[in-house]
Amino acid sequence: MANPKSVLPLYEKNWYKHTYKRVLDSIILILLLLLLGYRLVSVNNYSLPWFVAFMCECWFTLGWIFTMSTQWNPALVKTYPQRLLQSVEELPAVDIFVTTADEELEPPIITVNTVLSLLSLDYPSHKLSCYVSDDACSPLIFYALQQASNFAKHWVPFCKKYNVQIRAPFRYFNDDNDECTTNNEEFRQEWLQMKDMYENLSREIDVDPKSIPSLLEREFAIFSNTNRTNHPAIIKVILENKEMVENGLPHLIYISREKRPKQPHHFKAGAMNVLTRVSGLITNAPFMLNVDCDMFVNNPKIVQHAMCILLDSRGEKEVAFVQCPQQFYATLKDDPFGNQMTILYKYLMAGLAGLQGPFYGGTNCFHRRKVMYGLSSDDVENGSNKLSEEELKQKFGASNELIKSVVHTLERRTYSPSDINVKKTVEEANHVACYGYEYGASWGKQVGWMYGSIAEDILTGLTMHEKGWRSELCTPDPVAFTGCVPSDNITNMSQHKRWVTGLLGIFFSKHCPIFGTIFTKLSFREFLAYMWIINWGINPFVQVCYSCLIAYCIIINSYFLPKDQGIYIPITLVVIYNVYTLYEYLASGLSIRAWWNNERMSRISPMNAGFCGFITMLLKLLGVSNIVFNITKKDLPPFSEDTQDKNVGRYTFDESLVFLPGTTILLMQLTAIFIKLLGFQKQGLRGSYECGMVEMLCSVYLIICYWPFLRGLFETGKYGIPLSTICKGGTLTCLFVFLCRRTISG
Ligand SMILES: O=c1ccn([C@@H]2O[C@H](COP(=O)(O)OP(=O)(O)O[C@H]3O[C@H](CO)[C@@H](O)[C@H](O)[C@H]3O)[C@@H](O)[C@H]2O)c(=O)[nH]1
Ligand SMILES: [Mn+2]
Repeated sequence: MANPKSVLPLYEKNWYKHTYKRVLDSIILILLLLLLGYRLVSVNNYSLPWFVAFMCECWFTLGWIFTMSTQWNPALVKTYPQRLLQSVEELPAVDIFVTTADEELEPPIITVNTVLSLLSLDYPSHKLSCYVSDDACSPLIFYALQQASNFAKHWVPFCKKYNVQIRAPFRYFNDDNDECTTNNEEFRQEWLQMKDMYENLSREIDVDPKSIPSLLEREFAIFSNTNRTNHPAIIKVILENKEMVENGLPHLIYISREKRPKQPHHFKAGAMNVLTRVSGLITNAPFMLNVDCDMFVNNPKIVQHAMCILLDSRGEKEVAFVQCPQQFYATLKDDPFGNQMTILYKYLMAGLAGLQGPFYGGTNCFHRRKVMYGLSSDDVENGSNKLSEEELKQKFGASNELIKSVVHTLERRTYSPSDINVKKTVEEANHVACYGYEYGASWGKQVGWMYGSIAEDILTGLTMHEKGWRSELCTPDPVAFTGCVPSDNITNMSQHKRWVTGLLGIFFSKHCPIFGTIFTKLSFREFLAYMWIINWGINPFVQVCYSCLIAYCIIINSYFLPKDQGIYIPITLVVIYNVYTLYEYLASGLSIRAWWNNERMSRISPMNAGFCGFITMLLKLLGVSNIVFNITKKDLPPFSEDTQDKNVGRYTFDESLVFLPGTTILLMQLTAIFIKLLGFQKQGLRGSYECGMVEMLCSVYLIICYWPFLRGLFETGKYGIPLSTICKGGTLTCLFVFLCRRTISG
């Protein structure tokens, strides 16, 4: 592999300074601390609202420290693929994993495009194998992949011949049709032919999943009498590069792991572990790339870039995984749902790159197989990773063949192409894809993708950082992968809620980063970074408290903000914070609208989805409810700008409880303002306790943030908040007002 003689590093990391950012971050921190200090010393103001505000602001300050620390030392990673090609004799093999789990929420055409883009990567084909996990056990997905493999036989050579940049056909043919107007007649002909073939392919696989029984013949017979929760393991080799030729096609293998009713399958983490075992038997590549079904390759050289880091002499010893950022295509203008995370990625990922490394994000990530098998960085350094036969079986399960491949991996030997016999290993692969295989073994606990949280990505990355590994960010130009972002706020909310539940799951588990930094090798700053993301789960509760506090003060005619000169502290804070975030948006070429949409969503998402996720986690801790992984719906984007109707980006609502907290908060603010304006406030306990202008302004600010909800109160259909939600919100509001009044009359 890496040639020790090569002196030039294959990648470099450069730290840089955002001086203005550091200054502003510090000013904000100082103001927050001043506010806390002010609250402590002004003994005259001590009251319940004062205390609640103090507690909430303590948490906001802590949250700010997490953010600040995470972004303080940004770094940029530069990779040198040219040097890589000069210094290694042979590029290593890479097993690619794609997961899909629902043929309706994840239309097969999306998966097919992702797979096509992977098959045509600029990397020796015989070194790549693509494993697709189908948790839906859908003959349609299998059928679509088969059809796609036929198309790939033409598509891959075409892409390589003409060095096509975007190798997911739906994006390639969607781009301006300039390319076919070239003078190159040969290219033009082939281009037209390809486009035609692709259109055929999309037509062929665009069938109603329910009409599939007609497909249930021949090799599809195995799908008869199956459903997604009850079926045996199905493994099918769709493409096999038998001669192992460099410019052939990679292996393409379909896997649907066994599922039985009531048997836990651990969602995506379970699927990833099956992929790891099956690929371990068949090709056992030392590196694994994993992508979600919607994340297609946008930069065909990405594997080479990632290998620069993984094969670099320093990287080999230190880096467990290489994460490429998640970016999205065909995004809505001005980010109406605040989920494109442009700014977040820009500062956060760079910040993480300067610490122990970016989080594992579940997709677009290259893993080292031996690290997945539980090796720590010390093991690698001291070579102290010899396990006995017994221990191996205990950890990895009872398959002798798998154990052999694990030993290969741990001893850093790789399969030579002649060892690989795809067809022969499929039988054994069926065995390791059974749900019972993991009984008593360490999958999900010490090896593989970790179980116990539906944010399996963050958890798995965290356990690697705890073992002393680092991770690196890989940001070649053009960006490596792009995928779908939810195009409506209902999907957005359910995704956000899942993240919150998953993150809190980590916080309340034995993998809590607090223990991590005390007892393991998780660095302190990396711990703060993990706390930053886990705070997505805690912050919603604090935000809801603060919002209630505002309404409470207005209703009982009290105050929680300073009444004297002290008021300038929060005012300065708010002004500086907003000017500063606005500047960040404008400096990144985004619009004021995009800034405002994101500001507004950072009130709406946490208080609705986040708060529901928080409650779900509480119920889970109390043993009342179970947590499931709700799959995010993926849409093909509308193909040209003008087909977008004007309602794109408008808020839609459904009966889901996720909109209840927001509706209630809005009704509470409205009620509070009415009570104030109509003079229904009771007198406070003391005359000086009067609610001031600033409390009113806070309430008005919240109402402006919740404008889409306010509109939703008066709309019907999917743009209106359902009556049942309004009634529930109304009841909660009445209860709240009643309780507020009790606190002063009691
Ligand atoms: O039981 C399941 C559930 C999901 N998936 C797959 O997991 C992937 C991610 O699911 P998706 O609904 O797209 O989640 P996102 O919110 O878009 O995903 C982000 O967040 C997840 C953790 O919450 C990570 O697993 C993902 O990689 C990350 O992209 C998809 O390919 C699914 O097909 C399965 O294979 N089996
Ligand atoms: Mn996704």
